[in-house]
Amino acid sequence: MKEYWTSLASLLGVLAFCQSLLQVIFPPELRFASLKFLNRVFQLFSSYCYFDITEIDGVNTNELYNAVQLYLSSSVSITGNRLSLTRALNSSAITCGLSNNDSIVDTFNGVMVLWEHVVTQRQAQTFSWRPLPDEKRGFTLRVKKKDKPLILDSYLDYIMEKANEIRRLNQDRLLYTNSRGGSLDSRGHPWESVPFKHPSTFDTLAMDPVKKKEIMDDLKDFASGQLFYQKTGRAWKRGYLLYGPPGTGKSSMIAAMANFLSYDIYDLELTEVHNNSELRKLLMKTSSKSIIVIEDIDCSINLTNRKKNSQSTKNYYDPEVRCGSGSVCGEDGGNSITLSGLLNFTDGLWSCCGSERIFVFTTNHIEKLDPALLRSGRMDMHIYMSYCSYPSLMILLKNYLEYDEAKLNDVILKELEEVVEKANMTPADVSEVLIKNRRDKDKAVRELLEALKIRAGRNLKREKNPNEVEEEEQEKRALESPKEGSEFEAETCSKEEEEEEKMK
Ligand SMILES: Nc1ncnc2c1ncn2[C@@H]1O[C@H](COP(=O)(O)OP(=O)(O)OP(=O)(O)O)[C@@H](O)[C@H]1O
Ligand SMILES: [Mg+2]
Repeated sequence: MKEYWTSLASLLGVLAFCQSLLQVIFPPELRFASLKFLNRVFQLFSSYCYFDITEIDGVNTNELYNAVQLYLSSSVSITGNRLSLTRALNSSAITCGLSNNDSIVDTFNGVMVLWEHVVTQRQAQTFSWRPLPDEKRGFTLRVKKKDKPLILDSYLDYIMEKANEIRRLNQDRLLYTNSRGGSLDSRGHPWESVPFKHPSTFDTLAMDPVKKKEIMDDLKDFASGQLFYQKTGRAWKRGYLLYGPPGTGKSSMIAAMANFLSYDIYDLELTEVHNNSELRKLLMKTSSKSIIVIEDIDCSINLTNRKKNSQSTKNYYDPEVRCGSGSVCGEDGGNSITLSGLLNFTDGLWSCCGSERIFVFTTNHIEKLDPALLRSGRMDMHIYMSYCSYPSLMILLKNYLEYDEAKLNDVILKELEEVVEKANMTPADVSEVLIKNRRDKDKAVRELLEALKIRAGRNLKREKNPNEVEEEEQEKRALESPKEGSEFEAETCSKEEEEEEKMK
């Protein structure tokens, strides 16, 4: 066996020698033909095959070249000694690349391959439709002949997928809005975008840690669930309904979700959409790996339809409920969107025109929403964003004051624990007290405790004598705003109220 390898090596050596000899002896025309012949012989004996991926394919940029460059950037940054660094447009991240004529080994499914970045000087250009760069760049992939099918079947697809992922992660995320009221931009897009820089994360979000973990796991399962969704024949999308009083973190949760998954956000302003087909067009122009948000859904949907629906007993199978009264199912024909339009938007055939999309609706009044909108498949997870609980309070104290349970006095901790559940104070109100006093941390805790006690006392009074408190609050609401009151508004304590309580 050893002899066989020795003779093969010497044969290859001879071939290489002949190759260089030919370059010297033969005239150019003959040299080319003989080189081709020798290469064939060489490749016949070699156990490797080679793939060339050039940067420019004819006159077009080769997508695969860019993908390989990005894909290799992750391994190159770890192993390479000499790296080329680039920063793409719309990106705040720097990408490492393989330097000119450098090579790197990669493994895929246990198969080892070698990548070489080949850069040569381009010969003088005769004529081209577009000016080409002076350098001719490309990657050469060397694989064992026996591994060729694997490489062609899955490795290159894997590279494309990974490269897209890296590109997405490197790029700043975007927040899209349709606030232009249906008009299109110069490229025919109905969405306008700005870089999305909201700092809210699941770490900064104050909520029950068990519930938080459940949501994070659900998001993770969703993002990695392509095969599952394919296997079960479901569209790769998921709906979350966030409900609860104002200031409990619904919008912050959406930002945290987007930051967690690195998804773009499409903030859909329903009042700017004129009809169902416009809604559908907007949906078609959203990209995958995005969160489509409709905030305060109860305030934005066509209330004339909804009010009529709510007069009858709500039943999902009732055609009036499904289509919105006075409209033909699936299309309204008028200039306002109907419930059916919205249902189709989230769950109809069109909702699957992209993939990996999350729908998030928020509301302060879940009871006002139509049952059809709430069913599983549309809104798969209903998340109640609650008033500040003790665990949430601890998160806020840690985030705002860098106080944890160990740093706080036991007596204060006990008082906080007792009073926080009774106070029904929103995380927004708690944050406000902490921000206001953040230079004096002890004062911040004292004031917070005070505020919580006032709220708890008021709530207790309401429990004992609901009518008296209700009347007082109704009077106040009437003075403050002529609008219809809500249970949450009733519970939100105004600054004057607090002052009054303090005076007592
Ligand atoms: N759960 C929370 N965790 C951390 N911060 C919170 C939380 N809830 C509210 N906040 C703070 O309060 C501010 C307002 O919260 P946010 O806008 O998320 O509330 P919301 O529930 O969306 O209110 P609305 O119903 O009025 O839209 C945020 O900027 C954030 O700083
Ligand atoms: Mg909000």
